[in-house]
Amino acid sequence: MTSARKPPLERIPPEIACAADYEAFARERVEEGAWAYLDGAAADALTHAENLKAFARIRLVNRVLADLAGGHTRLELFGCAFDHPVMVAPVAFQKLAHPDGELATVTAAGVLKAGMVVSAQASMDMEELARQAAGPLWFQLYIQPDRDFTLQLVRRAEKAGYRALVLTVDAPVHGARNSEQRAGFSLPPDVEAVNLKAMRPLPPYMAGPGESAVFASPLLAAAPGWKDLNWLAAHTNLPILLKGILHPADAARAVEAGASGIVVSNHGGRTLDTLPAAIEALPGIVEAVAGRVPVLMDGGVRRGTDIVKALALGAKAVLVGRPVIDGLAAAGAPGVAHVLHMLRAELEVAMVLTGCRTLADIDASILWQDR
Ligand SMILES: Cc1cc2nc3c(=O)[nH]c(=O)nc-3n(C[C@H](O)[C@H](O)[C@H](O)COP(=O)(O)O)c2cc1C
Ligand SMILES: CC(C)CC(=O)C(=O)O
Repeated sequence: MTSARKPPLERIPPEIACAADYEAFARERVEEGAWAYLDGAAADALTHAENLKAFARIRLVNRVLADLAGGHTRLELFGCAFDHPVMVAPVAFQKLAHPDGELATVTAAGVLKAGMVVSAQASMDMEELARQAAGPLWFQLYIQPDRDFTLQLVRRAEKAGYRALVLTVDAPVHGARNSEQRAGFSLPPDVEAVNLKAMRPLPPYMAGPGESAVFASPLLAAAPGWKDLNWLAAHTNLPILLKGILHPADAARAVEAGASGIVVSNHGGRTLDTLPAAIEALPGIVEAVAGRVPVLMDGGVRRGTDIVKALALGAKAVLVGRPVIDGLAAAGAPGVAHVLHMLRAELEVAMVLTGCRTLADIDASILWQDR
């Protein structure tokens, strides 16, 4: 692995004109193995690429001379007021990107009035992050093999003032992270999932030749099922969003089992490669949910136009993963703030040019393909 990377930017150069421009600046500031983790996707990264391409395939149609006086991008979700529908997706181990880690991201999200989901695998203390937050935070949870420990995490999130739980359900096992393997990535000693430190580790498991590597592993034996959603819902008053839903039948079942919201997501293409683009799965989920709970989405959101497309297809808000991490790696908190600012500004431009005064005005009529 190589080190001696460039230091974070001290000022944002004019060449950075959109969120995706941060990627090149981030790449040269992150150690090679960490970059393979932060930017990587499963196997051949086909789903990750598809997340971006699917947005590009959708066409908008502009509307002219609309009355846009008093326009805004405000919304409310689960009792949280947001100025705009661009949220920070849960991303683990942010100290790999920048020494200020999640604290920088929380600070920037607060300044930009963006919602943020803190990963269960954050590299900084979840209570400290909550103390520094200037806006509502949600906590992302995996149901851990140790259910008592999972409940302790929920209690900590409640006590610290997190306003919702985002239960990630699409990663009971690790995807094929080939790029991490090739780069020889492992976590450096100063980066760890600090909030999970007290968890009882599973016994080590190494499949012998001819033995099942996955089905026989203790991780899979302890993987959560639908009954665990009922169990979790019975143990907390926080709204629970299920993240990682792509199949309409799963969305319908999630609502019936007590989910308060759905995040349509393929985990940024990091779990099962060749899953469809999240934006392509969105309409089927929206139809299955039929307005019973809010539907959010993530995966491939890089432009304000992507955001209006997602909202036009029924999402209430979008979450953004890699661009935020690129901003963090390139320039710390100001980089994250800049990414969020550009996305919001582009969203507003796209709304004006499609004749939408508020988020409620954004519907399928602004999509060329559906006309
Ligand atoms: C480096 C990295 C770490 C991630 N860690 C988590 C995590 O801890 N929990 C989770 O639910 N999703 C995690 N995700 C997935 C994101 O929440 C999100 O679904 C995805 O990044 C969205 O796609 P995008 O990167 O194209 O915006 C991670 C994504 C990345 C890139
Ligand atoms: C530690 C990982 C499971 C976090 C994650 O969700 C990811 O890297 O995509």
